[in-house]
Amino acid sequence: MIEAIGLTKRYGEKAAVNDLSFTVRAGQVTGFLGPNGAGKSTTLRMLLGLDRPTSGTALIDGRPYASLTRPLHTVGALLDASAFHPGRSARSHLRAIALSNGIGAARVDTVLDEVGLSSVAGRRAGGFSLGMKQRLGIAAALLGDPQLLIFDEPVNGLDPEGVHWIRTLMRDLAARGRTVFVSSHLMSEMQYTADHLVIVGRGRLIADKPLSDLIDSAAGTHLTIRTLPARRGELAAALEALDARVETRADDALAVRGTTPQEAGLLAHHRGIPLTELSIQRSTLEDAYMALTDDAVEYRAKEAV
Ligand SMILES: Nc1ncnc2c1ncn2[C@@H]1O[C@H](COP(=O)(O)OP(=O)(O)OP(=O)(O)O)[C@@H](O)[C@H]1O
Repeated sequence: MIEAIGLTKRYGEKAAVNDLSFTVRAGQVTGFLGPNGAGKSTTLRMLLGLDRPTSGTALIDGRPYASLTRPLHTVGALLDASAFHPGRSARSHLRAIALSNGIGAARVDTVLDEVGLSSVAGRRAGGFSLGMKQRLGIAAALLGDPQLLIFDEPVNGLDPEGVHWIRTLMRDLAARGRTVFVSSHLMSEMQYTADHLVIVGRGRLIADKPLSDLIDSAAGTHLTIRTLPARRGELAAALEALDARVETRADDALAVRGTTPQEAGLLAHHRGIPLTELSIQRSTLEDAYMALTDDAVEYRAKEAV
């Protein structure tokens, strides 16, 4: 389990992270989302003991990172994919980390294989493509076979094959009961990977909920209901009597908010009103995210007038 409790980080007057509290649970992928500058990297750095909170607490398995006895066996992290000596080979880079953490050389070959770098393990890592560097960073995170994994923007700059690979890896890790916490500024990316989302804006918590709840609660989600023209007014009035909000669209369908398909379907059935369509129009995740983070975007290109 990963926990932030009232986590705050100030740089002078500016609060990069402001009283942030959330919990990341095992067996699922939790996306950590927010616009650029929202405080995601700063939060991850505090969780990993690389930055000291101004106030509040960051816990890994109930303890501050600094007090973990075998950190690499507890939590693996990918923060900066180019954090290695460019002259070293992938294998010697991983062996150095393994050695200083009491991990055997055989494990290095296992993780190289797991991330698909076995065939280039002897090559200078400085000459690696961005995708290969990301894989090497992930191999380092997996070395200690940790229960918790933290990835900061792991798909940035990757080609579609690399993106697909990382998504699959994260889903597999979660399916094996691991805790996976992954940051991104792209909602569209998280919709394929995350089960749960922690969303931040300007250093503050905006939402902490399952992905499906987030879509369902988005303002754009509504029912489209069609009936015979002669019964439309009666159906609209009956739905309104249930406190649903009903609009008649230009194509004569009813756009209905504030009720469920079950409720609307049963109501029509009890009144003997035939329905020719009853469907849910879900807002996209992108819509939900944009609506939530609208006020929280710090640096935005001026809209064209
Ligand atoms: N060392 C620092 N000194 C001063 N300000 C900083 C420092 N590190 C981060 N900040 C500021 O804190 C805020 C949060 O930055 P952070 O990098 O955590 O955001 P982020 O959500 O990870 O953004 P991105 O998606 O762009 O990586 C930003 O406004 C940033 O300029």
